[in-house]
Amino acid sequence: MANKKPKQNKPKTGLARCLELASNKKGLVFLSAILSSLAAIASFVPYIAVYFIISSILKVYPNLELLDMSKVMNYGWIALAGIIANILLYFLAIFSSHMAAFGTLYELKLHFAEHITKIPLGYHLTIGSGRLRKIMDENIESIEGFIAHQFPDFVASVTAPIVMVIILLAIDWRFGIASLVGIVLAFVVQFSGFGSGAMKENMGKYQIALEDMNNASVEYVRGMPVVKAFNQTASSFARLEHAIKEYTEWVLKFSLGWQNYMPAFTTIINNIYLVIVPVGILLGANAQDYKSFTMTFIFYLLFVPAIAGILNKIMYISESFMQIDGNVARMDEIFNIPVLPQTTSPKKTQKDDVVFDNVSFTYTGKKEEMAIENVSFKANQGQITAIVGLSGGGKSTIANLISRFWDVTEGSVKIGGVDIRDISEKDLMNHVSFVFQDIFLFKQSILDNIRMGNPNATEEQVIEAAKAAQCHEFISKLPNGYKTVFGTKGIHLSGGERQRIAIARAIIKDSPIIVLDEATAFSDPENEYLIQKAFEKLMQNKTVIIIAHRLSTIRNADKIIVMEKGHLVEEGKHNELVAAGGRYSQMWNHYTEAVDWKISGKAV
Ligand SMILES: Nc1ncnc2c1ncn2[C@@H]1O[C@H](COP(=O)(O)OP(=O)(O)OP(=O)(O)O)[C@@H](O)[C@H]1O
Repeated sequence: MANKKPKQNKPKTGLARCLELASNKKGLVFLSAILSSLAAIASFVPYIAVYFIISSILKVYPNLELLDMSKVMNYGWIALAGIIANILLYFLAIFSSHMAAFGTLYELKLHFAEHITKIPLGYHLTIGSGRLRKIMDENIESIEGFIAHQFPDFVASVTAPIVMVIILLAIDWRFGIASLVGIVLAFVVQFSGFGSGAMKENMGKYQIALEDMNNASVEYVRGMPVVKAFNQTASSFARLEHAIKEYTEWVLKFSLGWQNYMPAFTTIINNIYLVIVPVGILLGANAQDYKSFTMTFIFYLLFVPAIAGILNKIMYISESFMQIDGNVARMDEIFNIPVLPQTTSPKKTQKDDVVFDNVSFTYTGKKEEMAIENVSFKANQGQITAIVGLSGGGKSTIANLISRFWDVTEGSVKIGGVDIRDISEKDLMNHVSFVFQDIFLFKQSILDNIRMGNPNATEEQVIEAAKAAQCHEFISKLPNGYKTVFGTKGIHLSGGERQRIAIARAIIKDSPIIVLDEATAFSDPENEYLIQKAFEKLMQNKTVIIIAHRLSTIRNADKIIVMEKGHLVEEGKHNELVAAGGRYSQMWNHYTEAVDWKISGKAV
C-alpha cells in the first residue's frame, strides 16, 4: 500500500493532496482527465454544426430550394454525434474517476485505520472517538467525492474555456473580443471576491463554527440525561444556542460577503448579449457581406448561453476547492501525529515489577506544564501499589505511561528492569491489563466481549472467568445467555455489570501486571461488594497498580504513593504514612471525618 501520509511539512492544496492520495490509481485518474477534456471539447461540436447549418441556409437564402439538404442533414448528424459523444465521454470519465475514487477511499480508510492504531493510545483519549469517526466518515469520504466528481469537472472547466476562447476568436475575432470582455470582467469580479483575505477568513471561520455547532448538538443530545438530572437545561441549552448563534453569524458573514460579487458575476455572465448586441449593431452597419455577418452574429447569440453555463460551473467548482482544502487539512492533522516508535531489537522481560525512574511527562510538549515531574517508585512484583492524591495530581498519567499510552518525556518506565520502549508492543500488551471506569463493550456477544482478553479461550474458560468476576449470574439471566449480543434492543447492562465484564476480560487475559482505575462511585452496596470480590480474584498473585479514589479500599496495600501536583510527595504503608503525619495522614483524617459525618446522620 502506498504511503498516504503527507510527504512534506508544507501544506498542499486539497487538489494536489487528493492527486497524491490517488497516486496508486494514476492510470484511471489520467484516463478520467482525458475523457473529461474530450467531453468538454465534444460539447462545443453542436454549436459549430449549427453554425454551419445556419451558414448553409443563409448562403442560398431566399432561394431555399438550392439548399443542399444532405449537407444540412450531415451537420445535423454531427451535432447529434457531438451531444452523444459529450454524454458518453463524460459518463466514461465519471466512471473512471469513480473507480479511482473508490480504490483510493478503500486504501485511505485502511491506512487511516492502521495509522490510528499506531499512534500513541493517549491521543485517542485526547482526540475523542467522535472526532475520529467524523474525520474517517465525513472528511475522508469527501475526498472520494472530490476525486469522483469535482476532479473531472475541474479538468473540464480548464479545457472548456481554452476551447471556448479559440472558437470565439476563430469565427470572428471582433465578436470574440466583445464576448471576452464580459467573461474577463466576470472573472475579475468573481476572483476579487473569492480570493480576498476576508472571504477566505470567513470561509475558515464558517467551517469551524459549523463543526462547533455539530459538536455542541451531539453533546447536548448525549448529555440530556445528566442535564435533566441536574436541572441544567437552560445553561446547557445556552451552550448550544451560543454555538448556533456563532454559526449563524459566520454563515451570514460568509453569505453576505458574496452579496455584491455573486449578483455582479451572474448578471455579467448571463448578459454577455449586452456587449455582443451593441457590437453587432456597430459592425452590422458597416458590413460588406450582410449574409455572412448575420450568420456570425446569430452564432454568437447562440453561443452565449454555453459561456454562461461553463463559467457558472467553474464558480461552483471553486467553492468545492475551498471545502476540500479544509477536509484534507483535518485528515492530515491525524496523519501528522507521529506513530509510537517500535524497537527493532525487542528485549524480553523476566520479572514483573514496574519501576518509574525519574519520570517526567508533559502532554503539551511545554516543560513548564509537566503533568508529572521526576517521579520515581517501584511497584514490586506480586504486590499491590496504590496511587492516591487529589484530582489533577497525576494518578491517571502514571497509569497511562505504564502501557505506553504516551512515551515519557524524561526518565524511563521499566518492567523487570527493561525499558518499556525496548519491549515489543505485543509483549507489553500481553504483560499489562487495564480495567478502566469507562468500559467499552463491542456490539458482539457477551462471550466474544470477554474472549477479547484471550481469543484462544474456550467457552468453559470464559464462563470460569465470568464466575470469578461475579458476572455469571446476570449473564445467565440474559435472553441468550453468553450468546446475547450487547447493544441489541432491550439489552441493557448497568455500569457495575459492565465493569465486572471488563474484569472477566482481564481475568481471562491473565497478564502478570494489572492497572486498575477504581470506580469513583458504586451504584449500590451489592454491586460494590461484587466488584470488590471480582477485583480480589483478579489481583491474586499479580503486580497491581491501583488508582484509588477511596482510601478505605487500599488500607492493606503493600505500598501507597501520594501524588500532588505532579510530584510524588509520600510513599509507604498505610500505618507508616498515618503515623508520619504528612499529606496522607491529612487525607486520611478528612476521609474518616467524612465517613463519621455520614454515619452520624449529618449527611443529607
Ligand atoms: N490529555 C491531556 N492533555 C493535556 N493535559 C492533560 C491531559 N490529561 C491530563 N492532563 C493534565 O495533567 C495533569 C495530571 O492529570 P491526571 O489526569 O493524571 O490527574 P489525576 O490525579 O488522575 O486526576 P483525577 O483524579 O481527576 O482523574 C493535570 O494537570 C491535567 O490537567
